Amino acid sequence: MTNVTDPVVLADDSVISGLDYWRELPIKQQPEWPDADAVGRASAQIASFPPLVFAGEVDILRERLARAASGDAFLLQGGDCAETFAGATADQIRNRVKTILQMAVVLTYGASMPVIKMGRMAGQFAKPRSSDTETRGDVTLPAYRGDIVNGYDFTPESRRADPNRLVQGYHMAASTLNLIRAFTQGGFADLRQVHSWNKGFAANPANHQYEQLAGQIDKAVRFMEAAGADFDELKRVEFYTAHEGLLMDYERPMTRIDSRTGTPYNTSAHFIWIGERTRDLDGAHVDFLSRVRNPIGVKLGPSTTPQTMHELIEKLDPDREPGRLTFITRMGAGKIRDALPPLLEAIKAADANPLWVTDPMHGNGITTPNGYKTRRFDDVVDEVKGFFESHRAVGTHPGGIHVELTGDDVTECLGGSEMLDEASLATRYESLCDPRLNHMQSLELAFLVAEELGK
Ligand SMILES: O=C[C@H](O)[C@H](O)COP(=O)(O)O
Ligand SMILES: C=C(OP(=O)(O)O)C(=O)O
Repeated sequence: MTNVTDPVVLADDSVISGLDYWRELPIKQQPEWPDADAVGRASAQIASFPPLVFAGEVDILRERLARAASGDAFLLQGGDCAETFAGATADQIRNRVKTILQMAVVLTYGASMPVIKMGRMAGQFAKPRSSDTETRGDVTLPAYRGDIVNGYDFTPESRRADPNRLVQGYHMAASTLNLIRAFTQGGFADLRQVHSWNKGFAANPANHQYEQLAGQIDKAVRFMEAAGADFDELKRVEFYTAHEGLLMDYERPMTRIDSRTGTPYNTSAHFIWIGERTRDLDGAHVDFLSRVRNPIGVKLGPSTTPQTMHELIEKLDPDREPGRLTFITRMGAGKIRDALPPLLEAIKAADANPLWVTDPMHGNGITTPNGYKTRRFDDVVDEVKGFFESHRAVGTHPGGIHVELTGDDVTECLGGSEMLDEASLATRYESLCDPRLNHMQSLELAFLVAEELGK
């Protein structure tokens, strides 16, 4: 593992810390901050704040992910496309946590293996965009890049990148994480509450199916309790946080040297991924994240070649450390059955064992004639099936799923057993970026994945 203490000598013979070498490299998807000094002050302030996660937790997660890579556990990653500051409310956070807990129960029961629970939460505030600008009528403004950069309102003031948002982002992440920790450590996530997580959601077929499963779990738990089992361990569940490591003016100051080991950890989340748009081998993001100890994910789109995959492994996981590297494939339903198998064949012949996760959302975006960005639930399901089929055919482990979801009853993705159609998208479309599965669609997907895992 490259260490922060490894200095880098630049062309002019000056020497910098490896952790800052990214500053010398091409970088994509950063905002145009109008005031560089203000950004420097915001980053310095963030650097002085306490870490959000602890290095020891990150190490435990790496071990858990290593088990998933070997086929002995399954990773569930879910949450908003773009978290918003206004959405960091108790109700919305609780609904998302409940939805992830419910999905995890369905998966654990179906697959009979541990499920690692991870939220795209407490830091998923920055977004890469296809275009730097957005045009409405004859007005063109900077694109919305997430609440940690600028506002969504379509006015010049709102769309101007504001460094104060970096500091606000830290505080929003801290309060979200605080509530997540309270829910998952304070008894709310106790398996004996399996029924209560289903309460408060609109009745629908997936809820009903879940209720039946919860009944069976309840019965088993009561039987074991009567037989004298001690269920104190069930009171607390491990819940990890993740986001795209995109905005360097936030990620860099959140990276600290662990006092135990003297190595750098990005303390803004347990798991950080590099997006499809910023995974250039010689770019800033890959270099920076190659130097931190967190488990790292990389999104792989349909054009990824085995050669690129090998180079990413070499750069990000030179020591082939178990649990270090996760490939999150987002190929699209129509492409996954052609694009994924060659990568899996290549990995079988290599000396690496990354964790393979499917993101069935990002390759399946469409825009409706009435202007909504959406995804068809059937395409999401089809990509998940293609993921499992490909792994079964090659003999590798399908190790997890990565979805954009919310616990709220939004209408953003088409289909599902509620059969949401184009007209209903207007009813409750709340995402500020990409469409998320609603509570029911998320549960439905979990049942489907459990079925695939059970095969
Ligand atoms: O979430 C992913 C990306 O940020 C998103 O798909 C980009 O969307 P855009 O094409 O509207 O910019
Ligand atoms: C931008 C994202 O994905 P991708 O990099 O795969 O497009 C995301 O997951 O928010």
